[in-house]
Amino acid sequence: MVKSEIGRLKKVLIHRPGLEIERLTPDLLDRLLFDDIPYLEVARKEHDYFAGILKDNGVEVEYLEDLTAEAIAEPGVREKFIEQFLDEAGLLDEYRREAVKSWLSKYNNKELIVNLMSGIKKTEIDNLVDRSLADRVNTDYPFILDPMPNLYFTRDPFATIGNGISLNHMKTETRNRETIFAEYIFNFHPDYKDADIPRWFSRYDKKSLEGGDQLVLSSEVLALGISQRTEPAAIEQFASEILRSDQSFNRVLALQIPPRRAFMHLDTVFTMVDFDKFTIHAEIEGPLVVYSLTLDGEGQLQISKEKSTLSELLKTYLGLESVELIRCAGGDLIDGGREQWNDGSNTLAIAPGEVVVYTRNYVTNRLLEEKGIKLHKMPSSELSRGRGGPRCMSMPLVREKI
Ligand SMILES: NC(=[NH2+])NCCC[C@H](N)C(=O)O
Repeated sequence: MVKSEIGRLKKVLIHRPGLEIERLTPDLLDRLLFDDIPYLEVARKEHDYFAGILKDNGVEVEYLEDLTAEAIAEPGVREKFIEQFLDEAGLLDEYRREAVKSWLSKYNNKELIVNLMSGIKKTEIDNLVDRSLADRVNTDYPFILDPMPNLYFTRDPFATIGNGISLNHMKTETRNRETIFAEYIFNFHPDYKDADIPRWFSRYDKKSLEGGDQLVLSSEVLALGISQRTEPAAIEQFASEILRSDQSFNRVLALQIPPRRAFMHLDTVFTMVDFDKFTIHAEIEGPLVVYSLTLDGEGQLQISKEKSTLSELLKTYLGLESVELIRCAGGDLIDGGREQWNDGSNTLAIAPGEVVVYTRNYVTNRLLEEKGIKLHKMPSSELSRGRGGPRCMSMPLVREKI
């Protein structure tokens, strides 16, 4: 249950980076959405430090790889998962398919999930024969299944909103493959399969919606980013679903941000750190176009373009007397550009006024502390190469009500 961005975090889903981030090659960086090839050993230490902050502050930490392994333990589910995973990875050649399934058969469920996440190299498959000209021509491509390096950004493939989930359809093929894990967790895991958890969106939809664009500002108001990754039509569909549900949400604010890689999701330029305090990147401030999506008396979706500033909108719809927008590095073009690029605006609140941040964003961090925000700072030299911050690397499963 998640009805805010800042309620005390009680349970969270993360993924410890695996071989998938070290199997990146220079030619794959663009398609697999990374800016460099991380050093896995250090990235893991940084991620373990992140997990340590969460555990030391009373958060129950679940790992994506563990929950998925537990989900496919149900009779018949492992086989179903493998077939679907290979279909969605585009491995349709029967000979290669059988070779991969034979190779996977020796692994237990956890090892199977980790291997599929890591990608499978052709050289790993025993006795794989290049039978055709096509096989031989493709010999320079090293993978039979691509690695999935963005999995540690658990924020995006699905979002816990209210007592349901938005099981998202991702903009890019590489990330859309990731949504299978949440599908199996919520459909088959013993802790979730019978919990009657509503779905606010479907991974089988064709319009893209990503979790970095989904913020739960209060038990009544959601903020969604119209961004490089999330389409207006997907927001409209999501809003229709959740506003018509029995949830307490009565408004979706759709913020139109520049469709740039640096601002790929709303949470790279705007996050909530306290009841009345937000981080923001100065370059999206204005004039910022905001639409309100609500239901009229007959339950029909109403869309209106807001005329006020973001501060005024937040005061009005969140019922606040004042709002503090804390600009990334104080709005400085150079420092702000650098620190936003390294996710200085992408904070994870573990309680009201208490957030996890990257140590490297020291200008923004100082400003947050001056505003009375308690910081848990973590190293990120290797994790940052994937272009995500503490909020990106976490999907809250339970937050206390505020
Ligand atoms: N919620 C976020 N800001 N996620 C960041 C995801 C970064 C990832 N490399 C991508 O391009 O998708």
